[in-house]
Amino acid sequence: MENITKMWMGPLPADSPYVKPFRLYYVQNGVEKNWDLLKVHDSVAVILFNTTRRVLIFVRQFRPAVFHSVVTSSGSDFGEVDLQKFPPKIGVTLELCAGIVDKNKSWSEIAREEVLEECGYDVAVERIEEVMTYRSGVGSSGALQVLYYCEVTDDDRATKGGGVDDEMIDVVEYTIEESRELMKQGSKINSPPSCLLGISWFLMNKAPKLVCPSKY
Ligand SMILES: O=c1ccn([C@@H]2O[C@H](COP(=O)(O)OP(=O)(O)O[C@H]3O[C@H](CO)[C@@H](O)[C@H](O)[C@H]3O)[C@@H](O)[C@H]2O)c(=O)[nH]1
Repeated sequence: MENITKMWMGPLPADSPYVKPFRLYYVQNGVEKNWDLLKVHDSVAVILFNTTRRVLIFVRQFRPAVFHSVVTSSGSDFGEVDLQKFPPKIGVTLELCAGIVDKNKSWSEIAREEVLEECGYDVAVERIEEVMTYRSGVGSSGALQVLYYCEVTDDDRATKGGGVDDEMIDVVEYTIEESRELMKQGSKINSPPSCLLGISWFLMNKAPKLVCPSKY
């Protein structure tokens, strides 16, 4: 899926549409301080549960930042990265369906579009319920993320998903038990906290009613 054949680094162009680095200065308790920041887009993420087959829907994709982190954490010089020694699959993540808020549309509409583009399910925006809003980062960006929950059926499947343009995204399904396994103590997984939060929220708030509906 990742099919990476070459990789190199370059300076960040000042007009990057995704990341704007800067230094913020402030005075706290009479002391001047500063903090190096990244302005990045806010985002949405969607916990998707297919009720026909009782599986959670995730996406897998190659994440350059994760690949870079794995290589440099091993002490290797990224400038000379050897793709034989570091196969690109080490940069593949498991995530919730998600997307950046870079359009002048409601956040739930952006979530609806991501569900269709990435996962192939065509659902009305009213079926996407808001779960919570939090900061996706607090050290370098402080960006907001809104988490949603949506139940889909096989009948809602309009396409195979996989993303738009040249995005390469795999749609994968986990049963409730397989999802619970991901959360076990000691788990080491290439997933952002939003994905793990989404699974926890689902297991806590939705799974009990699905596993034993008569109790509720
Ligand atoms: O430097 C960049 C950054 C992004 N893109 C493209 O921009 C789009 C952005 O993708 P989108 O699906 O909108 O967002 P994600 O990159 O999937 O990231 C979201 O999903 C993650 C969770 O899985 C969250 O951690 C992030 O905060 C959230 O923005 C994609 O086409 C990327 O290929 C680039 O081409 N170059």
